[in-house]
Amino acid sequence: MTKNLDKYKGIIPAFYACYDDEGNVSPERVQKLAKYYLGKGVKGLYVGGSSGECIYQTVEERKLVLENVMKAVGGQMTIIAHVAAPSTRDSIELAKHAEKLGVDALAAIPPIYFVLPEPAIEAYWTSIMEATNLDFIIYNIPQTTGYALSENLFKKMMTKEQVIGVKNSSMPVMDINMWKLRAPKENIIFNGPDEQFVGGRVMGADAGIGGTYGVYPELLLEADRCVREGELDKALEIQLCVNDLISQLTSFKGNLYDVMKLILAQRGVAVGRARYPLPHVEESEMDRVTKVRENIDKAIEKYVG
Ligand SMILES: CC(=O)N[C@@H]([C@@H](O)[C@H](O)[C@H](O)CO)[C@@H](O)CC(=O)C(=O)O
Repeated sequence: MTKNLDKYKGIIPAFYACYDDEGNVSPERVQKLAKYYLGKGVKGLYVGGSSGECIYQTVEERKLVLENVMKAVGGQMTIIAHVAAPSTRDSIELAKHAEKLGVDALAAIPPIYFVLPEPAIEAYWTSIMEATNLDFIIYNIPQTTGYALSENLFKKMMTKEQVIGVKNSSMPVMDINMWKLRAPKENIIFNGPDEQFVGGRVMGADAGIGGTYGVYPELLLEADRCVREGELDKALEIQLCVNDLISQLTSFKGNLYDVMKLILAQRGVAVGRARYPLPHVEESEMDRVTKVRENIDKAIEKYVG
């Protein structure tokens, strides 16, 4: 059966965890943020990943988030649910729940905490995949999981009908090129590191899923358009600007996600703060958050208008 992979091609922000002022998952805020991105014209949302603070949430909280994303924008944009959890059992429960809600695809990092041997990783991904009929995306992020996807496991996984490709967050752009060239069938490769979105796209990525897209989707949408239409000078200019903004976003004592949530709040989309142990931005840094937000606004004005 031919799959519709076009629905994944484009800019897909990694959805942030939305909490109320007490730090509980807020269904209203989840819906508001999802609609905010729908209004920005992005292709889809990647829900429950690192940016969604998945490892700090219970299975029930993760279900609540996805339910409310689907309530707000389901059927109107592509939804990829990241379902990896410490146990295979919980991952399967999340996968089945996501399928019932009607998401487009599942994604999963390798097993969390212990760096297990490759056959265990294969068994983990396969168990999640076989629990549903959904498209499945392998998530390669060696810097946080300790496991770098091998060509051998990639090829084995790609023989399975449901496996459509890789969200590649390893730093070498060449990895993207390798998945693209060595895939035994039509596939979709997502660029992971926002710092190399343009590089990843030029080297074969069909799309991007990113943690910082959420505070400037306009810039990524424009960079993506430039790549598609061969305006590579402008694409590179936007990439350098994004990289400068990422340096600013990561220059706080508070965690990147906390910084980005404060920026969204300044835009009228309050989503709470990052969940501890992720460190919060300090009071003394708040003025600088505003400065970074202004710099983002200026960049959007400059490159998108
Ligand atoms: C390690 C990490 O979180 N990487 C991010 C990047 O988008 C990252 O936030 C960005 O490149 C800034 O460093 C994504 O690849 C992953 C991601 O956003 C997610 O799983 O939610």
